[in-house]
Amino acid sequence: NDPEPAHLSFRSFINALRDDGDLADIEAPIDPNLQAAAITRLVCETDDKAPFFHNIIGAKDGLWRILGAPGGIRKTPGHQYSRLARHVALPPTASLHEIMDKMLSATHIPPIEPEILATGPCKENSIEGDDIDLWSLPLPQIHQSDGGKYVQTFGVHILQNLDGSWTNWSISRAMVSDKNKLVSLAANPQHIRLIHDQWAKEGKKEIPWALAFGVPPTAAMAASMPLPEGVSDPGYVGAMSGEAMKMVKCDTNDILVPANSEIVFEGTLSIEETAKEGPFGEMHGYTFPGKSIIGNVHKINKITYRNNAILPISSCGRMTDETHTMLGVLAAARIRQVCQDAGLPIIQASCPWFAHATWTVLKVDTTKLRALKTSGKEFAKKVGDLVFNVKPGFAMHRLILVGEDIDIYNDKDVLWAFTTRCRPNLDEVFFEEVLGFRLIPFMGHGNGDPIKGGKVVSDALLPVEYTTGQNWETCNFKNAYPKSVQDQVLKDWESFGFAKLQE
Ligand SMILES: Cc1cc2c3c(c1C)C(C)(C)C[C@@H](O)N3c1c(nc(O)[nH]c1=O)N2C[C@H](O)[C@H](O)[C@H](O)COP(=O)(O)O
Ligand SMILES: [K+]
Repeated sequence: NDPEPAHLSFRSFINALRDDGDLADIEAPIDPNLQAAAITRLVCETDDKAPFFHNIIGAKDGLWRILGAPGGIRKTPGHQYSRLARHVALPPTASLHEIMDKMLSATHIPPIEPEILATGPCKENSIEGDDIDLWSLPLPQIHQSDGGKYVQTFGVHILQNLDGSWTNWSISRAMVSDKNKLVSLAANPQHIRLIHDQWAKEGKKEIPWALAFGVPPTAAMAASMPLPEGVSDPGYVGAMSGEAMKMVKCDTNDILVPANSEIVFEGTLSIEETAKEGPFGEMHGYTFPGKSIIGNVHKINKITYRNNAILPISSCGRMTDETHTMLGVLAAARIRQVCQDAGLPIIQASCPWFAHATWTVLKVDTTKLRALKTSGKEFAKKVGDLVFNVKPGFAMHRLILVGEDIDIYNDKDVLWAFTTRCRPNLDEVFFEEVLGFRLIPFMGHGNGDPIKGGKVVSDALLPVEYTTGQNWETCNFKNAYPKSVQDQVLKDWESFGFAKLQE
């Protein structure tokens, strides 16, 4: 057991899940080829406990056990987001808004730089150079039609810009392409691509790189979040958790990795060497068999790992997995921040699972909105011009604007507002010149330009909300009856034979 708390140690995090009754310890022998990911996939589709596979067939010398669905949600009322909450030292009852607030909490405070230790648990074992043979490891096959073994679905890529002034952490998929090589997807505008191109412009051939699996959960959350360019993740996470991240230096390069990482791949990201990458069952719920693209090659020079190391995996696809609860939610969090930094009256942002991280819902402070003396068309255009031209908005293709009476973390509320307050076309502003997200099937496999346009701001604020404020009474139990009548109904409810009401 680690001395650090759950948000700063992957093993403590797993123990916290077990204490929450949110972990399934599986001792039965499990095949890393499809079986582990299939169990994880069904966990994601039924909001069940995180599966911890202690007995992976083919595991040897401590490589490896597998934890699935690290960022999944639960069906336990009031505890739906406890797995995410444990990532950021919040109580298991935390709301999505509180989790997003916590992830944004270091936006305008100085970083706390990491503490560099001489060694750490991630150095307990190692494999070097020619002894590295990824094919001999129990590599997970996540989906049957994936183009390869995606060993990397929840590790953190670590790279620095040329002068080392910026350390970037990010999660992006990578599959094994050779005994000591991975090939990854990191397209524009992701920071891996930006840093890669910076080094390429200087004529460099390769970039020092590390991929750390089973990092402190707060680090995994930051890696999944589109922080501003130049903001180093280690310092940001330090500021967020109020203490310096404990790091160690890689043995074969100067990259720093979390000292208690489960597994570390040390090596280089090639500037020129590419390989076929994909297909991969992705966040929108589709695999297009046989369709591969070109990815960047990472060469592994050394692997270091803890005793009985644990490989985290994300079996992504249809809702709900880490590509919705972390990728989507944290992009929405940053979109809220970007709007607020630009002085727009946006008070909350959400990324509803059913939209598979292609929608962001923005709750507007309509009192401030009315002071702007603006129109729906004008405001929607202003929001879209901002959000669709910054990195956090890259993956989002629809923004929905709603007023204060909507709980944007409640799907029924969002759909009620969208379907009844936004007149198709007239209340929508379309954006065809902005960067589009190829991975969404209507883009990459659709009718138009796969990487440009296809975005919209849907204004689900009625005109009256721009001028004098809501002028309707919501026709539901809570708003269409006097309190005295509601109280009487609730008092009699169960005695009349109706089921106990959920809070
Ligand atoms: C949490 C999480 C995030 C991502 C991914 C996954 C998970 C679990 C995979 C399961 C591996 C699926 C894959 O689609 N994936 C992924 C990805 N971004 C990419 O460019 N490429 C990817 O293959 N992100 C999103 C990025 O992590 C965020 O956009 C982050 O903001 C990037 O960091 P930065 O460039 O903003 O610094
Ligand atoms: K990041």
